[in-house]
Amino acid sequence: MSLSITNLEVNYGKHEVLKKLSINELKKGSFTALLGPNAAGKSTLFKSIAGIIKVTGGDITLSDDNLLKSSRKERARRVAFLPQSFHANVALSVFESVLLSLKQQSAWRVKSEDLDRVSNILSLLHIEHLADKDISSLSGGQKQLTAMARILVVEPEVVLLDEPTSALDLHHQLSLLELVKMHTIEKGIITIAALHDVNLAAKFCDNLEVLNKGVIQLSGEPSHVLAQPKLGDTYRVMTSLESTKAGQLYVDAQLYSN
Ligand SMILES: Nc1ncnc2c1ncn2[C@@H]1O[C@H](COP(=O)(O)OP(=O)(O)OP(=O)(O)O)[C@@H](O)[C@H]1O
Repeated sequence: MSLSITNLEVNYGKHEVLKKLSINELKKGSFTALLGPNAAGKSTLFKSIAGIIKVTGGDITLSDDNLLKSSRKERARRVAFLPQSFHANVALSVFESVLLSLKQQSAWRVKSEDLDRVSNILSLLHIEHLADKDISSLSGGQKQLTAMARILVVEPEVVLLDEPTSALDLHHQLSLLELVKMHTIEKGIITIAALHDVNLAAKFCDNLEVLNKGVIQLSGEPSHVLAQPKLGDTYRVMTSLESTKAGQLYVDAQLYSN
């Protein structure tokens, strides 16, 4: 199984946001970070893959199927999307919300395995203690973890996470990305996460795609991408590549001096 994007074009009215954007064969079990400055088009790319917005040209291929030609239901079964903001204005508990997400993809009769699956995913994300809480009463980070549980419980082929750590403290950022990485490998899925922290991306992801001005500017293994001066140009900063005592690469960034 692999996901490829070829010459993807997306416009909002006259504004061309994605301009013949291509991403080569992301393989099952791979965890890709989608990097790029604000307004680069990361959410737009995710929404195009998930089938939420229309594309004007190009192809999105998953295991030889052109996703652009598959039905909305089929697309939703195969591709799960975690949007940037998670609205929780319904009177459901965390457990019910995750169960509802699972049952949207299958027959409505709830079996004991469904309940086990929901319990397991809540435990995996360490939010089992929130199971009976009303989702509207959760903190921002707890809502983000619940949204993640709703995605992972479905076991799709492709998981798209739009800034999944934005509401999380440092501990939860690390534990969530570690969990996503393990889940991606164990379930053999393709995961892409839009992240703003290039060092977190390099720590957990095996592939980085840097999007700017509607196209992928840099692509490849973290050690390759972080070493490119073009990475700094993309963010309008100066970057230098450093290494920790443990051998972990990281980028030090400075604003341009006047
Ligand atoms: N619904 C919309 N209608 C019109 N323009 C839009 C719409 N959504 C996004 N845009 C524009 O498309 C461009 C890309 O936006 P997008 O949200 O994809 O960027 P992003 O890389 O996800 O940004 P950020 O990192 O700030 O979340 C921006 O210029 C934005 O203003």
